[in-house]
Amino acid sequence: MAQYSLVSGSVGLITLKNPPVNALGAVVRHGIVDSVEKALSDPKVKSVVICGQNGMFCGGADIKEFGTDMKGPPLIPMFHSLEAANKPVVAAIEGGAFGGGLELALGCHYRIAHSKAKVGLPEVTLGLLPAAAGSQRLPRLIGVPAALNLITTGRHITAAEALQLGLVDQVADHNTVDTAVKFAQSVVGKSLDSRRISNFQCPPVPNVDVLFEEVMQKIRQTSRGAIAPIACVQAVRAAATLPYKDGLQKEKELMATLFTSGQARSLQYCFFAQRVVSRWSMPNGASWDTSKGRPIHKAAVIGLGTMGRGIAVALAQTGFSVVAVETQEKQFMDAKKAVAGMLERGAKRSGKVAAHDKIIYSQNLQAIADVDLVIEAVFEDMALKKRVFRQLSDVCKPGTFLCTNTSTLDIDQMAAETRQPELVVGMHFFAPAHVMKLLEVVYGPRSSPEAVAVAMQLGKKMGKVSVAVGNCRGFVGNRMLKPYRDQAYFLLEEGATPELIDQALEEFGFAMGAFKVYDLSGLDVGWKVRKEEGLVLPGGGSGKSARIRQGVRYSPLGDLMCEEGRFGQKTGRGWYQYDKPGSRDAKPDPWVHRFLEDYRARHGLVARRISNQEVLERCLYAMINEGFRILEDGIAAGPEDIDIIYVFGYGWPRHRGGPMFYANMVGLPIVLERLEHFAQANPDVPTLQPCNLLRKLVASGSPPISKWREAMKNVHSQL
Ligand SMILES: CCCCCCCCCCCCCC(=O)CC(=O)SCCNC(=O)CCNC(=O)[C@H](O)C(C)(C)COP(=O)(O)OP(=O)(O)OC[C@H]1O[C@@H](n2cnc3c(N)ncnc32)[C@H](O)[C@@H]1OP(=O)(O)O
Ligand SMILES: NC(=O)C1=CN([C@@H]2O[C@H](COP(=O)(O)OP(=O)(O)OC[C@H]3O[C@@H](n4cnc5c(N)ncnc54)[C@H](O)[C@@H]3O)[C@@H](O)[C@H]2O)C=CC1
Repeated sequence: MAQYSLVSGSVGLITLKNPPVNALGAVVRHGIVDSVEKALSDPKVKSVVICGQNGMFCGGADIKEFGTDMKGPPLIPMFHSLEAANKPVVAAIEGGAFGGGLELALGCHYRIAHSKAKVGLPEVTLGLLPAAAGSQRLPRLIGVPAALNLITTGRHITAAEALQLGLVDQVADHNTVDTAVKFAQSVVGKSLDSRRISNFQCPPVPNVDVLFEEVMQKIRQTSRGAIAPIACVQAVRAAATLPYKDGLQKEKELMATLFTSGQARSLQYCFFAQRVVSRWSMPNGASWDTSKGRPIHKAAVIGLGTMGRGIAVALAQTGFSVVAVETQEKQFMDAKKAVAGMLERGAKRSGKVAAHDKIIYSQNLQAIADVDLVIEAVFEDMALKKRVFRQLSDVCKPGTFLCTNTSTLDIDQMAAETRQPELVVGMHFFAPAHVMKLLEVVYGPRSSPEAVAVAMQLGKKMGKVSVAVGNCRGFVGNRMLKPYRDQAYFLLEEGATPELIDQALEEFGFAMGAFKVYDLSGLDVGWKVRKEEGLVLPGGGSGKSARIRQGVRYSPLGDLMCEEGRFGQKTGRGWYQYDKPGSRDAKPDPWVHRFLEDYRARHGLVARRISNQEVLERCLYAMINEGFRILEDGIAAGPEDIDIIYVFGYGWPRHRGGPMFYANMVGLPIVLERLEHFAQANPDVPTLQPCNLLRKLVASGSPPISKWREAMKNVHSQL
């Protein structure tokens, strides 16, 4: 609702009330229309102030209404009537004004923001554009380049930046509403003509065509197939080149396309999924609202290789005291230098002081005796990890949380080496750990809810999107990656090239195709793991068994590449060629094409034409099938957990919502039918056999993804 009151004898105060963010749902919109009418028709009222309750101006349109019939007053005429009012209207912005909330403020004659408030037009992140005239008013107020930046990125800016841009008129350090009321009184009687933004001419831009062409090109390169950023540019172009009324019409047309697009649905799903996963639960019923964490002041990182360095930086930048331990002399010296550089670069970007003094380096485990939490990041070797966990348990004070950054290994085996196994959890960061947003928090059968709560809260403090998952080989993300990668290799055997597969995946929207990722992370990493698993045979093996391991189809292609010393970017040669070792510019390599032809000839394989569609279906449906298995096994609590892991950790295009949401969009019966087809053609690939949960969901009428958790409960009880 919106509450109306008369304050200071002459100011009509309209307070938006719709907790938690005062979103502009139908009831609020009705309330605003009624309140404005009251204020404008009351002769005692000389000016109007609009604010939000509980220190929050307005979080924008109510996103939950988007899938409904959206009854209630529309926003655009409401904002026009505010702007047209013959009494000054002032927005008092506390907390934040986002999307429709900022568009409401742009309809007012003046804007006053609290110094800690933030404002922005984040519609693009929801697959939309600011279609309550925001795309037309903002460029008229702050100029085209600044508006383009805000609208195409959706970034939230501080009150100080908003003031500098001319987006707000004044910044208040305290009591914004009182300040706004006094301000509203002070401007009574002043002409409002110059305050109605829709009447403004857009500040002229030299070479407007060139500017828009450049911006559009950049957006096309970076948006990975997302349509909203492009529509945002088109809308701002309309503001820059057309009269307001025509621009508004263009805004409406563009919005109509976006609003009904699958991309908007996917992005809005991601918005809510991110919030759903923060309300974690464990199969034993423990959950975020019943489990308390404990404050962490000092943490240790063990092993300062690729991951340990990033984790130490991320902890220090968050303000924790860190003891960083590395046993090998050279690594110790290299790590100190590398961490210092990372801190310096981070400080330069953020404008903060580099947190060098937060980190103490040591080569001795005794230095961590008084820490509250440890994150182990030594080599991926169970025997070593067990030894380290025994030592940690001996050295650390009782009650210290012991976490491992393992990417695949069994948390429970490490916990078994300690005196307090309930305090052991996985904290699986992604490389580079100080940059990547995802954190998988892995609970073993003995991990306590308190330990999970601590890891989840720590992740949140570090700015990570944390997802709690169960303990199995590869957890959620890496477990699902295996069938995807297997299919990519099988497709090479059947006639594809790395370029063809990568192009299909990149056109779909992945940041990088499977083979570019291999080259980036190093082909030798997987080779080492496969050797340990006994899968690697010299020369890839021969005869019939060469492409079978442990009874299932296996491609030795990756092993053969490693035998050639082709480890990817680091050696300048991998699935692509690079100008020099370490270079990132991947070029197709005729050697690889010949290598594949020889391999096929050796194994009697006849290359066939492979379509992009087949690449996507084989790679993605195999991955999705594993996702259903993960749900069936209770490793992830719901599809949202899997989707958020893929969007934030594996470069899955956000505008496609994550693998499970994508399956829901494609249609579960189609996914099932294609998997059945591929499974029949590849009986030696068990990961293509549709899993029970998928079959049961289809048999029960393919409920929408929002109903899967409920449906899963029934399926679980029958399995
Ligand atoms: C034929 C078709 C014709 C088509 C024509 C259609 C025309 C339609 C015209 C519509 C024009 C509308 C234009 C417009 O106004 C567009 C918008 O405004 S879109 C919304 C833009 N706003 C945002 O993107 C802000 C989203 N929110 C946030 O970023 C954060 O929540 C915020 C920074 C505000 C606060 O962060 P924090 O304190 O961390 O809280 P949480 O994020 O955890 O949120 C708390 C709680 O609130 C829920 N929530 C937040 N914002 C909204 C919202 N805008 N609507 C609904 N609900 C919201 C959030 O989900 C949390 O609740 P949970 O229960 O935990 O999920
Ligand atoms: N590299 C990656 O992309 C990712 C790796 N991980 C996991 O993180 C862990 C570490 O991986 P990386 O950083 O890549 O390995 P790395 O090989 O770069 O670094 C490991 C470091 O641990 C040190 N070390 C070994 N034993 C030690 C001990 N007893 N005490 C102190 N230091 C010791 C080594 O000297 C080395 O510097 C592994 O479990 C890995 O699976 C997780 C996510 C991503």
